Amino acid sequence: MSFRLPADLLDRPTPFYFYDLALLDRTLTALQQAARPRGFQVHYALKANANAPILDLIRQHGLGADCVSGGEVQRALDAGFAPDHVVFAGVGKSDAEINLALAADIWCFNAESVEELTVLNELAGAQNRRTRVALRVNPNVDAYTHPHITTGLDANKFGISLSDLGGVIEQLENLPNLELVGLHTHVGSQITNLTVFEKLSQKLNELQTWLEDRGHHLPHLNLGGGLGIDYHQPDQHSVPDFEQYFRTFEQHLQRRPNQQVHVELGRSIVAQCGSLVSRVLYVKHSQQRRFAILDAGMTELIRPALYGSYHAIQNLTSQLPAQDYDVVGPICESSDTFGRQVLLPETRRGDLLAIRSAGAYGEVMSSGYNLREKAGAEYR
Ligand SMILES: Cc1ncc(COP(=O)(O)O)c(C=O)c1O
Ligand SMILES: N[C@@H](CCCC[NH3+])C(=O)O
Repeated sequence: MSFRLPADLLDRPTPFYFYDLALLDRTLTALQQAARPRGFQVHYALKANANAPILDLIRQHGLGADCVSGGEVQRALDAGFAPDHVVFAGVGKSDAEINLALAADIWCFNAESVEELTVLNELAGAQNRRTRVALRVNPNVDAYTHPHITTGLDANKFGISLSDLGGVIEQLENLPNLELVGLHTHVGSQITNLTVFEKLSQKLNELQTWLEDRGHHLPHLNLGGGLGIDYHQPDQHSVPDFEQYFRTFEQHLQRRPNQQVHVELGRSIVAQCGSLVSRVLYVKHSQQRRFAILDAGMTELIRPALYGSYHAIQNLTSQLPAQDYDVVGPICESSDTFGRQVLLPETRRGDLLAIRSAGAYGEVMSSGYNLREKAGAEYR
């Protein structure tokens, strides 16, 4: 692995997140080079990482913002995203969050139930507005990813089931403050099997034909399902294969003339540019194991504890022969483990370790459990 920390950060207090903005810039360039000529518009999912310098660069590359809370809508607006490039998704939007987004006149609400549409209609009316909605349908397409991050199966809480769609569209006729502009789907995150996007396209083709037979022509489609990244080889695959991703939709989705197609990506844009940098507090030997105990824990990066996720780990300061370690944090939980039997150069107290591919769902999911202070961030 080839990640190197700038020399002036070697003595910085740890733990902290390090973000490589040059890599983010290259990733965004590759993304837009693949998306733009094919006429796809990308909304960045702020839930992956909402730090100001990151949002700034993403906005400069011309992406819109995909938000799932009032806080994210506000953050996107504060970061300079134009309201007509902001969408608000989420299965449980509160009245206060809806009111905030209505007042900002964002582009679109991705609505997930009749119950939500009814409230949205009332709140829009109270503000004397008519607002745009896309219906999030649950396409029942398996994303072949971790069960905790699958979103588009019948068993998941998200979206309107296909069998209910006709009824929901009929009910929209009684909701005069809402304008139906599109369909939204999302099937899961960290998708590496591209046949998932092929199947999603086929489902949408059928759905569009079905809707058109009933007189509904939708100017917008929003295709969710997050492209996965290579957690095992972050340096060999630092920029995801966006060409292949968009080519799959290009080949399989039957787009209507002048129809706008959005995708909403988070992880594939920001994951590889971030590393969690931590110092080794102790190397402890038990009967069976050798533990490298870090000053970062599940409070800074919860993915391994929550999903059993793999993150590559690199010792930045030792060149000694390799040994294996269980790399753990200081939190009072046994799941506070970044990796078991990780091969590292001989590791000692004071060494710096980088936990790689942590730019997405790392810092944003951190917590203050055990009354821990929030880790800082550095950008280069
Ligand atoms: C509705 C929705 N949009 C966008 C995303 C971002 O996905 P990803 O980070 O996988 O690109 C997610 C996460 O799964 C999501 O649930
Ligand atoms: N937080 C998850 C992904 C969930 C994406 C949002 N639906 C992860 O770290 O992989």
